[in-house]
Amino acid sequence: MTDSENGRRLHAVDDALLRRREAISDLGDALRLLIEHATATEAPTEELRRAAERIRQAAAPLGERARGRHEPPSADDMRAGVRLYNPVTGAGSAFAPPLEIHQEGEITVGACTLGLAFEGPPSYAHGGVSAMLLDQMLGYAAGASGNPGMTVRLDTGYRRPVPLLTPLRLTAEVVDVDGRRVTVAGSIATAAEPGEILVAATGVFVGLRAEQARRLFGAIAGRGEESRAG
Ligand SMILES: CCCCCCCC(=O)SCCNC(=O)CCNC(=O)[C@H](O)C(C)(C)COP(=O)(O)OP(=O)(O)OC[C@H]1O[C@@H](n2cnc3c(N)ncnc32)[C@H](O)[C@@H]1OP(=O)(O)O
Repeated sequence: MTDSENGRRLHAVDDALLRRREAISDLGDALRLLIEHATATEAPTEELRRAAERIRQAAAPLGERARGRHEPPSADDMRAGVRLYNPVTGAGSAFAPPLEIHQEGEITVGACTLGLAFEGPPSYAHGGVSAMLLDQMLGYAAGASGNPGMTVRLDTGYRRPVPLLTPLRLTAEVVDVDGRRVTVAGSIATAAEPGEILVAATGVFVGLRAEQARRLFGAIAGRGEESRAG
């Protein structure tokens, strides 16, 4: 194959991957809309039954070619951190708010708005949802500092309830690196009042030894290589 043929082939693969990622995000948007409407709806009972039937019909073809637990999504790129179905940040996840995260110098900054599907106390977020957002934020900050690891501890202090349907601002910052152990602190506030901390968390993340990474993720890493090569 000539260089230009090879270049065209790689380009076509990239285009196909980009189109697939766009389609996954589009499906994610539709599913999140569905969940939000299904949570908020006061439509007549018969409409709920009709909707359930139509949703089962729409789901069936998606289940015909499904991956297993150890098979990464073909559109993901683990090494580049592209995880389309991450339950917190994934554009393709029906469940994710999704939380948008970026780095501002040493500080990790996140933004999202939680819909009614995330309700715990009436009109406020479920405490487990706040912990989930913070776990992701703190883990991202650990990785961004060059010290990726798994959560071994997450201490969460709930100072004020987190309002639903309100833009939120989250922050996280590494406070200590001690060998394989990284300590990260973070918080949730509203975007309108970023100084008023609603939930504060401190997490400890532990970097995996090579042998641990192989034991926990070896099967998945192998399959990722195969699917990229193929
Ligand atoms: C961008 C991506 C963001 C992702 C964010 C989301 C991250 C996650 O949610 S990860 C999923 C949840 N976490 C898990 O499932 C992890 C489960 N835990 C484990 O598998 C193991 O604990 C593992 C493999 C991480 C570490 O095991 P192991 O190497 O045996 O740990 P161990 O030797 O006991 O401890 C290592 C160090 O951490 C410390 N440590 C361990 N547990 C804790 C704890 N609960 N609190 C404080 N320190 C701890 C130890 O004291 C030790 O420190 P030192 O080296 O100074 O003595």
